[in-house]
Amino acid sequence: KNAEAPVAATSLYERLGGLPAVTAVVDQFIANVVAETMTSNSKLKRTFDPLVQSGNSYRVASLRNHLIDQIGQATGGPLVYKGLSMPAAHKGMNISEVEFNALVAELGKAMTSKGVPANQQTEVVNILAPLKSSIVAQ
Ligand code: HEM
Repeated sequence: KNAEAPVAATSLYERLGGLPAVTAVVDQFIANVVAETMTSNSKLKRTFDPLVQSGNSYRVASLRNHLIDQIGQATGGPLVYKGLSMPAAHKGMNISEVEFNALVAELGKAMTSKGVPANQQTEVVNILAPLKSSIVAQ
């Protein structure tokens, strides 16, 4: 191998562990969100109960698959997000900053429980944080 050849930077997607890791995190995240809606003083019940209680498992599966694609794409993987824009996906929900932060906290817990190192968690959150203004108060 040519010592002068530039080494391609390893994407966050690859460092996370690729599709198996992203899938494991998203599945844990969905489970965490559903569990959070069942706690007292839940911050996510208002927005997620309609989805969870609809009995429409297709909607939950669809959200899961969209999230895998979105995170997979945003972290530099080959996945392509084909869902709604963030304003369209959250239109009419009037999501608050408190609710946004509660959801990101559940993602953090999911990443911790799936063994994602803190520095990579920060990278993921830094990618998602700029979406806040297109999700909150839509
Ligand atoms: C960075 C933060 C977020 C990301 C990346 C995200 C991503 C998504 C995606 C990809 C969808 C599916 C879009 C589609 O069906 O085409 C969605 C839908 C949804 N999101 Fe978010 N979201 C975020 C924040 C939030 C927050 C803070 C809440 C509520 C507290 C929320 C609640 C929902 C709900 C209830 C749905 C609708 C599911 C349905 O009815 O089918 N999201 N989101």
